[in-house]
Amino acid sequence: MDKVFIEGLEIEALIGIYDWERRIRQPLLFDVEMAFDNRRPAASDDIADTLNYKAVSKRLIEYVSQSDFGLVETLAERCAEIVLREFGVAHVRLKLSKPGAVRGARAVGVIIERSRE
Ligand SMILES: Nc1nc2c(c(=O)[nH]1)N=C([C@H](O)[C@@H](O)CO)CN2
Repeated sequence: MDKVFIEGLEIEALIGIYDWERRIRQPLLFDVEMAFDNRRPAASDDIADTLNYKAVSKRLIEYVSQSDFGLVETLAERCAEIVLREFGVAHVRLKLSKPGAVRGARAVGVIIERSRE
């Protein structure tokens, strides 16, 4: 299956389980791979036939910016649900990275894969 992807989408959010994390905003990085048959937009050359990565990015920015979860697992799950439900995607792989959260690691986080039921 073809894919449409978003790589390195940086969004600041209130996220974390510690008291000091509840008082600041931290940068998060999103890598999103979405299953989509790209043959139709390739044939029509029409943006209306695409899975529009700009529209998905804007929606994730809107949602993540106002979120305030403790765990990255929770936020990743909600974001995957948005992609599946609101954009009609059948399968999504989402990597949520929290850069600098652990000293010595470039980033930590989760990778999830979800399919529409
Ligand atoms: N699996 C997880 N482990 C940890 C998380 C998390 O969201 N999922 N969060 C933290 C803290 O908030 C951490 O990011 C602060 O440095 C620790 N472990």
